[in-house]
Amino acid sequence: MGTVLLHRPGRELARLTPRNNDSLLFDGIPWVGRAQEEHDTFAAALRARGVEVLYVSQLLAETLAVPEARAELTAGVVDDTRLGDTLRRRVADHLTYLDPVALAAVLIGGLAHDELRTSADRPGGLVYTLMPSNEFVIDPLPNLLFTRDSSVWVRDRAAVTSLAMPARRRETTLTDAIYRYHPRFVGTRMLYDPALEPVEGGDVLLLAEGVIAIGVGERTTPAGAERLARRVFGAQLAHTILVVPIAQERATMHLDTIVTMVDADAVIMYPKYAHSLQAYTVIAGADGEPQVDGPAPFLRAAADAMDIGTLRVIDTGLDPVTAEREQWDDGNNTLAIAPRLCVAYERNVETNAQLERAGIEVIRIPGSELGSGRGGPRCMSCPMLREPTSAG
Ligand SMILES: NC(=[NH2+])NCCC[C@H](N)C(=O)O
Repeated sequence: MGTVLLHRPGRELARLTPRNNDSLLFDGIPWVGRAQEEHDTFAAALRARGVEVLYVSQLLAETLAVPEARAELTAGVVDDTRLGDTLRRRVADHLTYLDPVALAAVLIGGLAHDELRTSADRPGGLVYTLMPSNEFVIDPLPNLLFTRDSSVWVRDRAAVTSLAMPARRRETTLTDAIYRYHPRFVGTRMLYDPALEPVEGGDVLLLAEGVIAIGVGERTTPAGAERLARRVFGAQLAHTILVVPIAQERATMHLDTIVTMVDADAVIMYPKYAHSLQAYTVIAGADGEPQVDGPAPFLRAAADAMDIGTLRVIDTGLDPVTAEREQWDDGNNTLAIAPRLCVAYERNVETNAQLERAGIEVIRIPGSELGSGRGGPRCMSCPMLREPTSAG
């Protein structure tokens, strides 16, 4: 793995309260300082293995130095019907005075009611006056931590996804701007965009060269999977796409919460679903139309598409109760950085032991605070395949 995009959590996590954590998709109130330490350990583990780590905040600040990007992203947040004209003008004016680093911090961390100064000659109007002081003029993005979901790279193409949950939608305006305006990524060919049907990166697994699995459930819709299949086939990036229906539940919000690759022919997988999961095999028909076949058992369909005899399955946990606990705590959400080498949360003791028994090396990281957002090492990373733009 060459380069990975991470987001070190910051002020946006400090916005979480028992009142808003559900709608902001967190199951608890993380201790921010400890979450940052855990995240730093994660980044250090990747660097120690030769992975280049890029941070969203830094790329975003550099992107905001480009005037068009700044104008577009600022317009994106003020163009919110909740604000009304007076408050919109006031917010736009407030943002004008921020340098790129401070503006990036607001776009990610949000702007609370009390952080906006108003006065007789800088009025907030009716909307600001009636807004409870614990509300946000600009919503924070605590789930930006899970960089996997807002973009996916397939070879040298970046797919900026279309996020299903209102609390996350604005994440993609940031990733999209980074890819289109940051000097390192200018010229990147784009595969998907946020105006299209819902697709989230946690549902997209690259099983092998030319073979992609797409989970459809709480987040990615069948229409999203079909659209991505069209785009992928159109760009000749894969020959087979496996569309995998998953339960529409919080515990299985993305396909990567129940199965991830740990070797060229092995997955770690939640046993409760391992043998019941089905897949529809989609290939490009002669007329370019996606052609659908199946369903067939996922493991069979995957092995066939990958052209291997069997896809080996390593089970989560030991017994059903441990497996259920460790699946919930992202035991399956490992990040493979090389064949038979993955990063996993240390707390999933039994699942990690299973991986090691199967010959997979496990780099353990702490994640008790990070995990309160329901995401593990895979969700917290977006591998970027593109080399720095060279002339031409
Ligand atoms: N690829 C993943 N499994 N991402 C996990 C995302 C967790 C996030 N709190 C959400 O609910 O959207």
